[in-house]
Amino acid sequence: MPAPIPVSISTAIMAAGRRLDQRGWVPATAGNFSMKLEAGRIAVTRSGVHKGFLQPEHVMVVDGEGRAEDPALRPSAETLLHCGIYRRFPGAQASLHGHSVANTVLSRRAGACVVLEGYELLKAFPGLETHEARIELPVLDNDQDIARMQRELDRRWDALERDGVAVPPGYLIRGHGVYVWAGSMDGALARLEALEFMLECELMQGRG
Ligand SMILES: CSCCC(=O)C(=O)COP(=O)(O)O
Ligand SMILES: [Zn+2]
Repeated sequence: MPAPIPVSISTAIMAAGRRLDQRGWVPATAGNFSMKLEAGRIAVTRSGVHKGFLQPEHVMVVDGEGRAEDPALRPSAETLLHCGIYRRFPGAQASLHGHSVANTVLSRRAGACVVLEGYELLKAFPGLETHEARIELPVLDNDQDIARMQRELDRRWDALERDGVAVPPGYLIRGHGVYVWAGSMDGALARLEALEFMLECELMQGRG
């Protein structure tokens, strides 16, 4: 009998859903969230539910390959992207995906990345201690084949690492949304808010 999801984890995921919903970042049934559990297990939101009204039963468990512990439950359609984050970044404990207007519009306009520079809020990202910094947020083409999209993302991350560039803890999917992650749910929320703030600034300035 697998261990139940700790209440602290489902509570954090439900609270994240309410917070993103208040911001208008999870319209309809958009968005998905996850947190790492013990032994490679992952708590993730179920597919097709409104993320602003999550209940404990809307959070389920998958393994590192995205396989549901309870085969009667359908995990997020984008579960493999959460698995890809935890596989690559051992320090990641929480991962958030939202569909804001800013991330959707800017990712549609962008090339291979969105550049953010000169913002005080860049300091919300690891290793950046001054506004005189720059991040290049990868933009991936959207793909309904999530495994293929994750493979492309791994190629992009590999290339950054080969070039000695620190991989930013987030990326955009064109016309779709954003993923961010951190070592805690609070950390992931802070990064998402900082990122969305900067993307909104770019949008208002007519850039991107
Ligand atoms: C109506 S949103 C389309 C699917 C999506 O992009 C998303 O974020 C939500 O999918 P899920 O399966 O996690 O509910
Ligand atoms: Zn999505």
